[in-house]
Amino acid sequence: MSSADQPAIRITDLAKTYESAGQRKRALDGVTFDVPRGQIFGLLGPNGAGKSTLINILAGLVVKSSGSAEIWGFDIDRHPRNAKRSIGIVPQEILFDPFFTPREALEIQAGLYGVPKPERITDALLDAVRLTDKAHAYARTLSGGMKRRLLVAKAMVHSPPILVLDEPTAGVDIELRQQLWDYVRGLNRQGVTVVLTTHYLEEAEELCDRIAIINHGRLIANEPTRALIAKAQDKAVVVEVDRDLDSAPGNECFEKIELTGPRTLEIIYHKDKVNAGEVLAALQRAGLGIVDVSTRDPDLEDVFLSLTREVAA
Ligand SMILES: Nc1ncnc2c1ncn2[C@@H]1O[C@H](COP(=O)(O)OP(=O)(O)OP(=O)(O)O)[C@@H](O)[C@H]1O
Repeated sequence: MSSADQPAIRITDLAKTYESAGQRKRALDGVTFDVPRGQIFGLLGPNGAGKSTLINILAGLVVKSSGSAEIWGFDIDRHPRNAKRSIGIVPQEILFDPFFTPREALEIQAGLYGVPKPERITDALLDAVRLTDKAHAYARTLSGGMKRRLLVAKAMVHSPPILVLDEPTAGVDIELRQQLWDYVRGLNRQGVTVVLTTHYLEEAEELCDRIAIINHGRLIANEPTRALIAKAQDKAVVVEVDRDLDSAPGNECFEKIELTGPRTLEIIYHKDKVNAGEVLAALQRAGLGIVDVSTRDPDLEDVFLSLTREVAA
């Protein structure tokens, strides 16, 4: 395999169990996937799914229990320095020394990575994240958005080929979010592989070439974005019926049916297999009178449901 064909990141059977105060928590359970070079790759999952654990293993901040990970062809155990130099990580939390200016923060970070002074790109980075006019301001005087942009710049001081953003837009306003994405897209056009974690399907849908979904420490999807979104074409309908029910009636046109109240049924159906009329007709054939109907758009949870159903089938 030539290096150009190698994945940017290769994760193989990665597992992590946290142990504290006699409690064991399996945060990652045999996760395997590649992040192809040159892509914007989304790692999605609900809170607690294991995304930060995975990113922190790559960053060298959490020690894995088993399995392996390679960053730009460097195994994180055998070549930790090269692996670390190949990746820039924008953490979830904003943590700075409040007394450093953005310029100083970037210079210090470049020093930590051993970037020689003539090779530093401090001014270009400040310009890229639009902080040139704040270069000499104390970090504590920056707005939340500016701090986040500074974090992105800090992750890029050593010009890594891979940039990882961990929940970059949590608590970020729409304008800043767009600016951040413009910058990330620009980096990607210049050849930087981008990995972002999020629990927003729309965000991943807008930006990512490929999306992997992690749930309860397991990988449940890893597909080009368009293919994954097609799976989100399940529809949900909530139906109020005319009497109390003990259980939900079954029908082959329902992907899933659930009794969510004494008279309320929530039904998931594939819109390319049946339409809402057929779903309601099936309920009427089961002898139920329909009092009210409402629909809701599918969300990430529905994608999870349809994916976990597939895994179980
Ligand atoms: N240091 C730790 N000790 C014990 N359990 C932990 C530790 N860190 C994480 N966990 C647990 O491991 C699981 C995965 O957590 P992780 O932070 O990786 O999830 P996440 O997908 O990043 O979620 P979030 O989006 O909320 O950050 C959770 O159940 C969490 O409570």
